[in-house]
Amino acid sequence: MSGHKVSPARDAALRVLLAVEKDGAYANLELRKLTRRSTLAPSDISLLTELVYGTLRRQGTLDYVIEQHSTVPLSQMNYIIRSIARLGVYQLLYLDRVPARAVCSESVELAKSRGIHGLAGFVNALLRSISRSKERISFPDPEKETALYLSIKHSHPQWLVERWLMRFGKEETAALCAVNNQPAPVVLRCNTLKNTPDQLMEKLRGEGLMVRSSALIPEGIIVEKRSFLPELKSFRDGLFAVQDESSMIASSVLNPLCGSFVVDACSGPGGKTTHLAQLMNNEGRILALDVHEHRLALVDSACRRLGVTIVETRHQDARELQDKLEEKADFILVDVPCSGLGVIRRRPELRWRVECADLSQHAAQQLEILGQVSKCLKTGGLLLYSTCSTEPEENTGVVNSFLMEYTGFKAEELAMPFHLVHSCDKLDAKKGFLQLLPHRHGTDGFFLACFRKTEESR
Ligand SMILES: C[S@@+](CC[C@H](N)C(=O)[O-])C[C@H]1O[C@@H](n2cnc3c(N)ncnc32)[C@H](O)[C@@H]1O
Repeated sequence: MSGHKVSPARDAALRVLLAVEKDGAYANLELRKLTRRSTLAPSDISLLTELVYGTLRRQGTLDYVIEQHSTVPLSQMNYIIRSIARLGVYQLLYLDRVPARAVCSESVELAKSRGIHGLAGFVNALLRSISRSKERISFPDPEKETALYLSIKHSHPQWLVERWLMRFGKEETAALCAVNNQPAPVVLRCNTLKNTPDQLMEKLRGEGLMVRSSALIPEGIIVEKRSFLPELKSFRDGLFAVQDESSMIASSVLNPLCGSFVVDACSGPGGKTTHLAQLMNNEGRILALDVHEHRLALVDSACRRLGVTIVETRHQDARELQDKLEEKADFILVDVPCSGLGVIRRRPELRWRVECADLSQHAAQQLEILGQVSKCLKTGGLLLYSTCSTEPEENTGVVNSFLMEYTGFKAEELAMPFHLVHSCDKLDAKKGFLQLLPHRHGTDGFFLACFRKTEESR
C-alpha cells in the first residue's frame, strides 16, 4: 500500500522502476499501461516520465555516486531500496526544481510505503550525504581512464564505450553517449494515401501541435512539443503514423514499384510495411511475415487505421519459408530483430540489458533470416537489409558474410532521399550500405544495406 505522503508521480515511478529491475519489463510499455489506467494529472504524468527515463538513463552515474556514499555495496542492497536510492539521487543531481529536503523525505516515505521501515533511516542518511557533496563528485581521470570516465560520466556500459572509442575516437564517443541521454524527437510519417504533408501539418497545427518538415524525408514531420498523439482526431483518422526518420529512410531506399510483389520478412508492428504500401500507392501485394502473432495483429490494425488494403499478414518464421515463394518477390525488406543499440535514447533500460556476447548471437540469427528470405527474390529484384543497431557484427558483418555465401547477389548503391554530408557516408552509400547515427544524422542509430539479385544467380 502506498503511504499518503508519497506523491503519486514518485510512487508510480518506483513501481515502473521495480518492474524494469525485477521483472525485466520495458519502461515505455509499463509507462503506457500505467498512464492509460491511472487517474494521474498531466503534470504528474510528465514528472513520472521524466523520473523513470532519467533514472534509467543515468543509472550508471547514479550507481557510481551511490557506491561512493553507501556503507552497503549496491549489489548487496535490497532491490527496492536500490531503486529508491537511484530515484532519489537522480532528483538530487539532475532536477534543480525539486528541493533536496523534499527528495529525502519523499524517499523515506517511499521506503515506508513498501513496508521497509527498518531501512528508511539508511535511505535518509545516504541521500543527505550525497546532497551535501553533490557539487564535488570525483570522476575517474578522463585522460588516463577515458573509457571508464566516459562510461560513468555519460552512464553507458564500459564495454560499449570501449568499442565506440576504437571506432569513433573520444570526441565522437562522448557526443554519441550524450545524445543517447537526450529524449528522442517525435517524428510522424504523413500517410500520403490520405493527405499531403502540407495538409497534415495544417491539420496538426489546428489540433494544437507545433510541427515542422523533416529535412531527411519528404513525408516526415517533426513534432516540436510533446503531446499524446493517439488522442488526436488526425491520428484516429489514419492521417499519419509515428515513425523515426531512419525507419522511413529504409522503405524509401527500397522504394518498391506500384503493382509489385513485396515480401516484408520481419514486419511487426508494421511501421515499414505500411510505409511500403504508401510508396506503392496501395497497389500490388505485400506479404508481411512475423514469427509473433501479437506483432502481426499490430500490422493488421495499422493497415486498417491507415487505409492500407494490399497487405496480407502471415504467421511465419522467416527462416522456414516454403518453396512456393522462391524467386517470386520483386522487392524484399529484411528488417531483422537486433540488439536495438541504435535506439538507446528511446529505450533507456536497453543499455544495461544487452551484453557484448549477444551481438554474435544476433548476427547468426540475422544471417540465417537474410539467407533464407533472399531465396524469394526474383532475378533483378532488390532486397533491403536493416537493423536498429550501431554495432558492426549485426551490420557490415552480416552483409559481408551474406555476400560471401550468396554469390548471386551484389551490393546496390543506395538511392538516399536526402543529401549525404560526410564523405565516408557517401562512399559507403555507393558501396551499398550506410550506418546512421544519432549524433551525426539526428536519427536513431540505424543500418541499411541494399542488394540486387544478379543474372548469374540463375
Ligand atoms: C525490428 S522488428 C521489425 C520492425 C518492423 N519492420 C517495423 O518497421 O515496424 C523485428 C521483428 O522481427 C520479428 N521476428 C523475430 N524473429 C523472426 C523470424 N525468425 N521470422 C520472422 N520474424 C521474426 C519480431 O517479432 C519483430 O516483430
